[in-house]
This record gives sequence, C-alpha cells and structure tokens, in this order.
Amino acid sequence: MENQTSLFDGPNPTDEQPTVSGQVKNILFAAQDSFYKVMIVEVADLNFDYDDTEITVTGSFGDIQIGASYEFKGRLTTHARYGTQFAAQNYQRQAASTTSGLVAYLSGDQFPGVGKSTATKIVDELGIEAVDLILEDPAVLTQTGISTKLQEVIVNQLQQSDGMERAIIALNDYGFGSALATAIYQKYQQQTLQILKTNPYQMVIDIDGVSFARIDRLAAQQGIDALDARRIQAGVIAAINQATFESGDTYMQVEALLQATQQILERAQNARVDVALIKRALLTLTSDGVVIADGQNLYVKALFEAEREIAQKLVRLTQRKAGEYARKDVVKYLSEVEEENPFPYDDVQREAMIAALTSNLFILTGGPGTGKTTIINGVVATLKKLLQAEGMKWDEIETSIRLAAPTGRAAKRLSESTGMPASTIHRLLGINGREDLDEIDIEELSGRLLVIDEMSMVDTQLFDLLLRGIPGGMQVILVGDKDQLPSVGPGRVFYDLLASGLLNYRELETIHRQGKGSTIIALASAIRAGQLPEDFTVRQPDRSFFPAQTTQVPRLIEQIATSWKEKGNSVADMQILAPMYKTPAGVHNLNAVAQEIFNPMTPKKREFNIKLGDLAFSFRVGDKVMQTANDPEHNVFNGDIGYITSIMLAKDKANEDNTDNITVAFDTGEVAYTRQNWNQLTLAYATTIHKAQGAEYKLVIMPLVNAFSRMLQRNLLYTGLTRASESLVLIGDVSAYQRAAVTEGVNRQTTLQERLQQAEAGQLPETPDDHASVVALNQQPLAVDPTPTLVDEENTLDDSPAINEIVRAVADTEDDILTIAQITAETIDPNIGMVDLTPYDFMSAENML
Ligand SMILES: Nc1ncnc2c1ncn2[C@@H]1O[C@H](COP(=O)(O)OP(=O)(O)OP(=O)(O)O)[C@@H](O)[C@H]1O
Repeated sequence: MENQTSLFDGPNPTDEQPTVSGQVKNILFAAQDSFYKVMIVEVADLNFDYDDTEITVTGSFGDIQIGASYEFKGRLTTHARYGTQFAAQNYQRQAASTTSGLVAYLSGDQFPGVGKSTATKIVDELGIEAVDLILEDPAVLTQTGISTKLQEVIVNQLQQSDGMERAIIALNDYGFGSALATAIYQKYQQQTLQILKTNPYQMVIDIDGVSFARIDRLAAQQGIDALDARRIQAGVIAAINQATFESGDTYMQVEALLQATQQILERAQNARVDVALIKRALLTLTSDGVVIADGQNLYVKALFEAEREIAQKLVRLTQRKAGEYARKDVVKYLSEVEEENPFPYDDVQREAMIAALTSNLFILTGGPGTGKTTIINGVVATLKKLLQAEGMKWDEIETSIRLAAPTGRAAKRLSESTGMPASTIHRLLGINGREDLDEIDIEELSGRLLVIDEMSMVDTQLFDLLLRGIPGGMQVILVGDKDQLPSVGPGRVFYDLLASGLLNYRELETIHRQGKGSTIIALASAIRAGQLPEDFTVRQPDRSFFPAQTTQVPRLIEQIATSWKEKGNSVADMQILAPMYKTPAGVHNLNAVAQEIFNPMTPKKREFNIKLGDLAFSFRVGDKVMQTANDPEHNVFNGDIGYITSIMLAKDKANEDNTDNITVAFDTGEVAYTRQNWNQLTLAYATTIHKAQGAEYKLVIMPLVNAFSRMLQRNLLYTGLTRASESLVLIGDVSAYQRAAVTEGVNRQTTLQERLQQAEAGQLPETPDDHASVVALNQQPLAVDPTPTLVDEENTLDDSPAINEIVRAVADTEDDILTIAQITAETIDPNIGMVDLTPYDFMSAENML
C-alpha cells in the first residue's frame, strides 16, 4: 500500500487514534453528490473523554444501515453551530466475531433462501473471515458445495452492503479523497475492490482526475509489469488528457501523442517502453472507442462527442422557427423599456436587443463598458413585458428567466448588475463537475430565456452539458468578451462560435462608460487591436505606468500598496495580478510583500508557517486567502476569496477539537480547515491573471516584465487590465507590454468550427470507427517529432499536488484567539471607494525607484 504519511497528518503517530463504536440510531444528513453523512451513534465503547450516551459522527460513508454497529476512527471536533462531533476518517462495520454470530448473520432475512445449515457449511469451509474471502473472490463459494443460486444471493447481498463500505475504506486507505472515492465507487459499484486489486489502470481511463502516477505506484506494488498492455493504454489516456488540458486543444496529433505517452511511461517507472507497444495500445483504444481517431487527430471520446453534440444542438436551435415574439411587439415593448431607461440606447444596442429577442440563439460580444449588461437588462425587461402581455403571472415570469455564469464570482456580479437571481452553470444544471460524463443525466431546464454571461470561460465539456439541458422552446443568449483568456479546460468555445460565422451574433464596439475608468477602457481597446497606445507611459487620472526591472517590482508594489492602505482603502478592493508564480515579480513573492503591509505580524497575532518545497510562507489571522479547489460540501469554490478569522492550535485550552485549524470567513459563511485541507488555501493579495477571470477590483496592480516571456500574450494582458474598475497601476518593462500587446495567444487546436460547418450542411460525421490512421500506424515505421511539448506553468502549478511537505507551525504563546471582525466588516462596506483618488496619489514618483 502507498505510504500516506504526510506532515499534514499532524498529531503524534504513537498516540492511540480516537475510536468510538456503537449502533447507528439515525442519519441526519446524507449529501446527494458524495458519501458525506452526518449520523447519530449510540456509544457502546470509546477511548477518549466523552460523557454522553450518543455522539454525532460525520464523514464519508457508504451504505450505512440504521441499527447496525460500526467502529469509527477519527477525531473529536467542535462545530461552531452543532457542537461536539466525531469526524470519522475511517470506519468498519462490526462483523460478527464468533462463528455462531456469523452463521446467524448469513442465515438472516437479508439472505433469502439461506438457512442455518447452508450458513454453517459456508462458515465451516471458509472460517470466520468468510465475508472478506467472498467479497475478494466470489468463486470461493464454489468449494462450499452450495447451489449456484444461493451463491448468487449471498454474493449480491454482501457486495451490496459490505462491499460498498469496504470499497470506500479501501479507497480511503489508498489515499483517494471523498470526491474521487465517490466518483470511483459510482463508476464501479461492487466491482471497485476487484478493479483496485486487479486492474487499477482502468481508473485512469474511466475516471477524470485520477492521477496516472498514483495508480502506477499502486499497480507496481501489486506486481503489474511496466510493459503490461493495460499500463501502456492508461499512459496513452494520461498523455492525451494532460496534453489537452495543458494546451487547451481538444485533440492531439498522432506523433505528439506517441511521444508524450512514452515520456509519461518512462518517467513514472524506470523502464524503456518501445513506441511499437504504444502504437498497439492506441490501436486497442481506438478499436474500443475510448480514443477516437479522425484522420491524424486523436480525441478522448468525451471531447470528440462534445464538439459534435454542440454543433448539432446549436444548428438545430438556430434552424428552429425563429423566436416566438413578433418583431413589432418586441419593438413596441423595447421602446417602453427604453423610455424608462436613464439613457437612450445606441443603434447597435437597440438592434442587438431586437435580434436577441427574436432569435432562438443569440451571441453578444464586447469589451468592458460597451453595454453588455445594459443589453441583458433591456432584453430581460422587454421579455417581462411580452410575457405579461401573454397573460403570464408575475411570479411565473420571474422564474422563467434564468441567468447563469461559469464561476460563483461571475454569477454574483451578474446578479448584482441585473438585480435578478443568477447561479453558476453547475448549480443551474444540478451537477458538481465530478460526474461520469458518459452516464450523466442532465434534466431539462424550465423557463423561456437563458442568459449565460462570461461565456469565454466556458469550456467544451461544460458547454455540451449546458446545451443538453436546454429544452426546445427556450431562447438562449450567450454573452462574453471574445478577447479575454479562453477557458481553463479544453476548447475555445466562445471564440469558435463567433468565428464560425454561422451563428447570429453582434459585436459591441462603442465604449459608453464615462468619466473614471475611461482611459483604462481605451487602453484595453488599443491592446485588443494589438497596439500599445502612444500615451501608454503617460500618467492618466485612472492609470499609470512605472518602469521597473524584475527585482525592482516588489519595492514599487510595496509603496503602492502602503499608500493604498494609508489612504484608508480596503485590501478587498485591491488586487495584485501577475502572470506567473515565480520570480521576484511573481505571485508568491508579491504575496509575501503585500502580507507585510496589509497584515504584518504582531506579538498578539497568530501564524502558521508553511513550507512547500522551495516555497515558504505563513498564514496569519486576518490574511486575505483564496480557496483553490471546489468544495461543494462547504459551499466554497475555486477562486472564492475569504479572510482568516482564527487560528487554533491543537494544544489551546479553548480548542475542544484536538487538532490545529484555520477558520476562514467567506461571503457564504465560515469554513474551518484542518491541516489536511490547508493545501486548498493560498494567500490572495496577489493572484495569477487566470485566477482573476470573472472578478473586478477597484484597484489592479499588474507587473509585466520580460522574465515572464512566454506568458506575454495579448489576451492575458487584456484580461488582467480589464479587471480594474477604477484604477490601474502597471509596472515593468514597456517592451514586455509591447510584446504582450502584439502577441496573439497560442491558437488552440479545436474542431468545433469545422463541426458547425458540417452540421449546418447536414453532413456531421458519425463517430468514426475505422481509425484507419492508427491501423496504418501499426504497419509503418514512424518518424517521431523531437520537439518537446510545452508545459503551461499556469496549469502545472495550480494542479500540482506538490503539498507533501509542510513544516509544523509554531505560533506565539498568546491564549487569546484573535478575530478580525473589523476586517470582514470593511470588506463588505460598499462606501469605501476611490473617490477623487488617482494611482499617483499612492506614491510619490521621486521615491519609487
Ligand atoms: N447607449 C448608452 N448611452 C449612455 N450610457 C450608456 C449606454 N450604454 C451603456 N451605457 C453606460 O455605460 C456603462 C457601461 O455599460 P455596461 O455596464 O452595460 O457595459 P458592460 O459591457 O456590461 O461592461 P462590463 O463588462 O465592464 O461590466 C454603464 O454605466 C451604462 O449605464
């Protein structure tokens, strides 16, 4: 088994682990999308101080039976609202410990047809471990001589109840967290243990997010050969998944895939893998339909199907009889809405709104301040009038307009700017993003209109799922800014939809935002057109540029941030955005700099020192932090920003929980993190530009230096500076900005446009099954392209499970736990702003360098 010892695991390993056993009286809560449960257990035995007869037990559990007895290992915790609970890390059904108990169990009601004599035969033959043996290998029952029918009854029942528990326990033991364990079990059900033990590589093929390296270690321990065909096939899948994720392409060329697979396989175990073996593996995968070969392009099935389905659905949507409302009604109600609006619409806006309301599918793109929100509001208000005229009741009207965006932050902004409820796309569809895409069942949405904002962030697979939920009669409006960074996941859907030229869209170009912000927007427009404006380095009321070399950046930022703070502004309204994590001008170092300004150490403050490889930093009470993974159980998601409100040490008197923990206040509530989960938090004074997509800040400070070389691309610069709503401070080399402005982002390889054209012509190909290119490959010698694949630092760093080394923190000896009520109050104060401030106010130019 994998060695799971990590310094995260905290307390002294020689301590006996807190254990409680007893009968489950009730299940208070069972999460729908994972195994998380909260239940009441009647205490029969325990090894820690606790004097009630019942205890609340929480954790990931399979099919818990009320009334059955279990043993739980874990720790006692104190929940702010629910009091003392036992957080189980592991559990076990208390099996019968005597042969007579086991005979009684096997001849019980749950095994129909199995009488005492059959049960006795089984126990005599297989012993007290009978249940384990049967679950590991059902064939052992044949040696008991009982009928095949009864064998089936026993195996099915055991697999159903104990099988699930054992599977989850085993998955936990192998180090799979709750989310992956859930996904794995949902896929294999009763077969989970068997797959884990006999062919763990299958998991790499079937389950998103299972790491090849982890499975490879597991398989090697089980003695699976490095040249085993299953290993090579899993390597192919790992390579194609990794490459599509890193490049954003939706497919890969044959030669590149062969080479990447070889690298992955040879790096993971020190054994040479011949390309011929990889070719053979690829042939099997394409024959089985796991990989789709379309000419020289190889796709994982889900991405191939997603592009195909998107094209088909969109073309069907546009070919459907045009929207239900007559143009003259639309024009009439829109004029009423316009009269109620504080300003008249411009012609393009008016025309876009009419087109949106009279089409089944409408796409709107435009930069900041061009009126996208104005159009959404106008369309929604006009639609309300149209529906009212149809006789629809008010509450029905409200619920028939659905607004959504790809991230929680973008949904929140959409809701604020429209005054209507908006949700994430995942929530709209009722999914958590961990489902098996082959089996996921999306329910059709109800309503007349669906508006999706920040479309540029939607990837191929999410868009496919979204379209599956859109019923025939629903109008769809997709809104975004095509010049922003594309989605993190594979594809560049929004770009492709626009570039196909086949779908109904309007581009807004006139900038309407006046006064403050105007020169930021003008700068954004120039950069969008591939130029740095001549006045780039000239100080403007709302933006400035300070030349600096990489090593000078931290000092400059220190001064700007200090000045911002001294003027009484909130840290929540300020964001430092850098393209990369490393270098003195990168996210890691700038976080350290900003932390010293916004949250310096004081004798009364607590901190935990963290060390991750070369990176050392600390979490302090009051720190601005970001959640870096989705955690639906606690309602916090990747990119959510919060503030540390308390730091508790295991030894604190006030800490009834016996472990170190950090509590963070998010907009949605407080979340406590024990050491195992600290890797989900980072300091967030500075973040990458990718992580800031969909957010807006009053002040953005952005360093761009030549050291960021290959990240210097137009859409990155554009996305970063358009996050600033009132003030923008740019720092670095003019030449770096120049280079970013003229460098078009790497072109993602996708086939969505081609599929749209094929769908439009009624010639969308069926999923190819001849995989001729791969067949041919196995017959010819192959020239492998020696160019290594570029690794995108952004993805690599964010996805890196590098956290295996964390040095136990030492805090000061203060017993008081400090809270930061003041800071959280400040972050939600909408009045703290930038009235009459310019970036120049934050500093005096003389002492900048
Ligand atoms: N035709 C117009 N005449 C005058 N002002 C307008 C017009 N259209 C929009 N505005 C104003 O311009 C500003 C920007 O518009 P809006 O918020 O709709 O743009 P946006 O594209 O959604 O911007 P962002 O993406 O930055 O949120 C708003 O203050 C809006 O009231």
